[in-house]
Amino acid sequence: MSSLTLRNLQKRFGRVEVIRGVDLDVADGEFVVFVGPSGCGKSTLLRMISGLEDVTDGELRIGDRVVNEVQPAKRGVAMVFQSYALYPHLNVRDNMGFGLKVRKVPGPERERRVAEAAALLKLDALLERFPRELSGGQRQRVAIGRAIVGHPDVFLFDEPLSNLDAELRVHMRSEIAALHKRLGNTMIYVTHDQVEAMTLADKIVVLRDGLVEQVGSPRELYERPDNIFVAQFIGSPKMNILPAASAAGFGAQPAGTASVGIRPEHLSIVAPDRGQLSGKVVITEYTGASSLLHVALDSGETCLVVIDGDSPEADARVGLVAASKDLHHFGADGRAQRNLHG
Ligand SMILES: Nc1ncnc2c1ncn2[C@@H]1O[C@H](COP(=O)(O)OP(=O)(O)OP(=O)(O)O)[C@@H](O)[C@H]1O
Repeated sequence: MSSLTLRNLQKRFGRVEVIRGVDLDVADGEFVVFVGPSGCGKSTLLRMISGLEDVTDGELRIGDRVVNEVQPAKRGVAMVFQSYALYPHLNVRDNMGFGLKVRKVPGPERERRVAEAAALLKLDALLERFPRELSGGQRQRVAIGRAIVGHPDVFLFDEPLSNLDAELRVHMRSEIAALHKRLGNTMIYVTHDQVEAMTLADKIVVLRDGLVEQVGSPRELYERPDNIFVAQFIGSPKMNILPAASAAGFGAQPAGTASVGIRPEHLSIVAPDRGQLSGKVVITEYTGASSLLHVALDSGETCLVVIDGDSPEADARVGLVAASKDLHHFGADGRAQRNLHG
């Protein structure tokens, strides 16, 4: 098992700077998730850690060893890809054991490790099957098994579940969480999926344009985003951001507040004359467990509101209220103002 340390890590493809100086500490056994908009550099950063991409500048340590120049097979990492990358002509047993064979691990030891991983992943009954005879979830399990047999210090996952249907994703997500609990390895995981990030991570790293915007636990990022970008990136539907003047009805604002953020699930609907703000319902989207209302505020902005119970009709006038603890204040530079509610 291993910690990871990234210091001013940089990657250029030709003249394009893709990773522009990333500092990050990953503790031994931690589950870290990289999120960020498409093209921000999540996969590139993961591939640099794995050794599939070289490091342009900066320092990358795994444990206490600088691995910038160490070849992938000698870094003690194993990567699981979105595409599974199984060998179509090998059965499950041989797919899982292939890397060990290349590394000249003796047959009996190979058999033992494959059997151990197969038992862990409930693949015992499928060892003689070929990839084409497996479901998507089973293929992904084989890909994870192939990583496990190498006994890596660090597992790297690049959107491993994005080819699976919704139900299977949920199932595999809990299997990965259970695997982490069981093995206790350091894991780094790239995903586009908010729920995956929030449920799996000890620590989420929000990336934007090759730089880290914020690192924190899912709760820290949700409750105390450092800036508007993170505030709107974490949480779904995304946080409402209103100009300070339009949000004045919510109460006092720290000096220098330029905008106020409030999550759709933290707004409540009341009678129009009882609201801190008021407006008109434009659209209601019923999603089963809750409804999403689009409310046109009298100040001109549109606000999203999530409500559990019966939703007002479109065109109804409504009042909105929020608890002061749920308000986020941002300065003109988009950074969080911490001096009122911490
Ligand atoms: N081999 C390469 N040569 C040139 N540019 C590259 C190469 N690989 C990636 N890039 C660029 O680097 C940037 C980051 O790509 P990367 O795949 O790391 O982003 P990402 O955050 O994983 O995106 P996504 O969420 O869409 O998978 C993109 O602008 C991409 O076009």
